[in-house]
Amino acid sequence: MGRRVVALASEDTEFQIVAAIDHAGNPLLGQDAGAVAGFAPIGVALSSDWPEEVDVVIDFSLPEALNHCIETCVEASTPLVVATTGLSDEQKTKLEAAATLIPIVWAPSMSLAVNLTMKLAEQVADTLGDVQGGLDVEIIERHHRFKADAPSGTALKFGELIGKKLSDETLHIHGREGHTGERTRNEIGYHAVRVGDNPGEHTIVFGMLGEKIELNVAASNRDCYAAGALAAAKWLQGRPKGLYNMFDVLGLES
Ligand SMILES: NC(=O)C1=CN([C@@H]2O[C@H](COP(=O)(O)OP(=O)(O)OC[C@H]3O[C@@H](n4cnc5c(N)ncnc54)[C@H](OP(=O)(O)O)[C@@H]3O)[C@@H](O)[C@H]2O)C=CC1
Ligand SMILES: O=C(O)C1=N[C@H](C(=O)O)C[C@H](O)C1
Repeated sequence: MGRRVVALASEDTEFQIVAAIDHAGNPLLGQDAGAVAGFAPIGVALSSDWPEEVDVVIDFSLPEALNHCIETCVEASTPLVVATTGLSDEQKTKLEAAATLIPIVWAPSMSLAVNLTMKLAEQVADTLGDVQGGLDVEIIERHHRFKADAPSGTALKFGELIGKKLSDETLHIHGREGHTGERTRNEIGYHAVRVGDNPGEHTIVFGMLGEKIELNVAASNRDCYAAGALAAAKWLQGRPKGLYNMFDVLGLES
């Protein structure tokens, strides 16, 4: 994702890339970030050193890299966009605490289409929650074979939003195997598929007795996430401290 963020930001005159950060052990350190991203050099070397002063930081990394990023941004009062998924509860708390000091956009998907589909899913759940015969919700996500976390942060967010509309006692069930018995009415099932270079696809199945609805949202490439993160970075400029999400950035009611 870092490569795509560098690629799109370098084509946007509103951005000046001042740093491209990776960990100290990365073999590409010292190489030009534009060249690493696959095009012309931009005069910024990939580095593990954080710059002194920046207007915004965009984080697509690993949960274990995020703590240092949060601490550095708080120390320098730098607005932060967090796209990394697979965070622990402790890290979510850390992020919330940091947002009392700096403005942060945090979202498991920066994609416009995904965030709009989340709103549609909420609407479906709201409308069908009490449907005659009951509503079964299953979330199937597909991603590339390199993905480190499962299910995706986006799938979990879909489940959280839908669960809130359905009941206070929604159970979140990850996969099924063996003699599972009949499906309970208050569960949401998650299924994580890992195949090839899939840039991300989510299908939300709302099953009833007699009919079903499926919401499907799929990326053709990863630029929807990079573009969303850059939009969030622009939106953060001049914002007061606080924890924001992509619904806020996109003007979709939270
Ligand atoms: N919110 C959204 O819209 C999206 C979120 N994501 C999430 O973003 C994250 C990154 O995804 P992706 O780019 O595919 O993953 P990659 O594994 O390709 O990239 C992660 C990068 O972080 C680097 N890294 C590791 N440790 C550190 C560190 N301590 N400091 C700085 N950088 C470090 C890795 O280096 P090295 O390879 O050398 O370990 C690697 O270059 C994932 O959590 C993914 O789920 C992805 C797409 C969209
Ligand atoms: O790792 C990815 O690729 C993606 N991760 C995010 C997630 O976990 O939801 C967003 C997107 O689906 C791509």
